[in-house]
Amino acid sequence: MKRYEYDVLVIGAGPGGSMAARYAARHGLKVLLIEKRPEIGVPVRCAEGISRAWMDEVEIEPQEKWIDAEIDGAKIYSPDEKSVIKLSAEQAGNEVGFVLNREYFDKYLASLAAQEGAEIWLKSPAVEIIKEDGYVRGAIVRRFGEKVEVRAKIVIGADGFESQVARWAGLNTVLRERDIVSCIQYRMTNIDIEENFTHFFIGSCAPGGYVWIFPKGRKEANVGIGVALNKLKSKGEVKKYMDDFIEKHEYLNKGSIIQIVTGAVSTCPVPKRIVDNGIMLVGDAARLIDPITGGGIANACISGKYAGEIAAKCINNPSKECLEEYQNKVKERWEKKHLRNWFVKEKLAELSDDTLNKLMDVVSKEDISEISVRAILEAVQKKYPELIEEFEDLL
Ligand SMILES: Cc1cc2nc3c(=O)[nH]c(=O)nc-3n(C[C@H](O)[C@H](O)[C@H](O)COP(=O)(O)OP(=O)(O)OC[C@H]3O[C@@H](n4cnc5c(N)ncnc54)[C@H](O)[C@@H]3O)c2cc1C
Repeated sequence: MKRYEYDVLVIGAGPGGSMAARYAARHGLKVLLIEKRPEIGVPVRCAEGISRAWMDEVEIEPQEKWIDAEIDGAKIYSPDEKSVIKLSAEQAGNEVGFVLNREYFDKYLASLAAQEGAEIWLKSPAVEIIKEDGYVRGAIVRRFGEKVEVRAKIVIGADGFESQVARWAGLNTVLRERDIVSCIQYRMTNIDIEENFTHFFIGSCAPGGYVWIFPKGRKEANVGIGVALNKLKSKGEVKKYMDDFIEKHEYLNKGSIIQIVTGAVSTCPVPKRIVDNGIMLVGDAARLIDPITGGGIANACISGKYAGEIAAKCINNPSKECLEEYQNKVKERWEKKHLRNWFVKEKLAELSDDTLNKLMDVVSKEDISEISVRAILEAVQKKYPELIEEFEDLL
């Protein structure tokens, strides 16, 4: 078997992997980024919505080529669609910004890694990891059908939601059914939607999740749905929810579907351990998706940066003790927020349409300058204290 040697092997060239490779290579490390698919960014399995707020932190300059639409705010619709909460970008905590073209965005991020000197192999899945003396020391990679051995001082698992690297390395990132949201999305064309807003629909139209419409410009949009797995009788039922929603909305049902995407997101707190001797997990592999929004691109990029930088610090001592600096940074940043959002998500999933309609009616009439869980709960408490008893810990 051919043998290759690197300082860092990054498995998966999504946003998390490309950023990890970029920052590790910037610090002078010899980095290999491998991707199982023949083309980076394809097929797209994402609604492509991101905010602007985090981009400076990871040194990404917005580029026309990968921005399909600029978004001014978000609209959240009650189950009966009588109440709409309209949020400006600021009120949404800068959670809105762009609808991407991820085909180009992911390639752009990989090009940033290449510019720093990272090598990239396509059509090269990792098929197992090499473990010796309690340390991960590389992976067996099938490169164009031929198995090769890639030795590395540090492996970064950036292989997404279905991460096998975590399992191979013995890191427990297993999800409960209720913390998995199963998704289906149609790229639709010839539809009439307000193009500078993203649109979210909650309630029984998408139990434990929501319906989204993210405009792509030119009368096109990503129209998708996520439903909590424990609320589905069969996996196929998520399509029925999507089709029912489209059927009920005239501005959608006249349109045509030009692409179908399926996938899943995690909606869980940050796992206990995402590092071990010689290994770190980033992005979706580390379950860093926000449990309420289902957004994970920003967190993948930021965690990738952290991992690349800490790989450089620990390259001569890749022990779990050294790599724990990465885990601590991740926890400092997201542990509290994801725990709170997970808790709110759990509660919201159990509310009836009737209750949600009442909540939304109150919130849509309040003048809330910044939408936060606390601001919403305080507004509701004034009119329906009994509805928020369970949330009082968060006030
Ligand atoms: C339907 C849907 C809609 C979404 N919408 C949004 C949204 O609007 N906004 C948002 O912020 N987030 C969204 N997300 C989440 C977002 O897509 C992810 O959080 C983000 O892609 C995470 O990046 P990543 O680099 O961790 O993983 P990924 O982007 O999944 O990249 C992992 C890469 O690893 C590769 N890989 C896997 N196994 C191997 C292997 N063994 N060897 C080599 N390569 C391998 C894969 O091919 C892939 O390229 C959505 C997710 C879904 C499913």
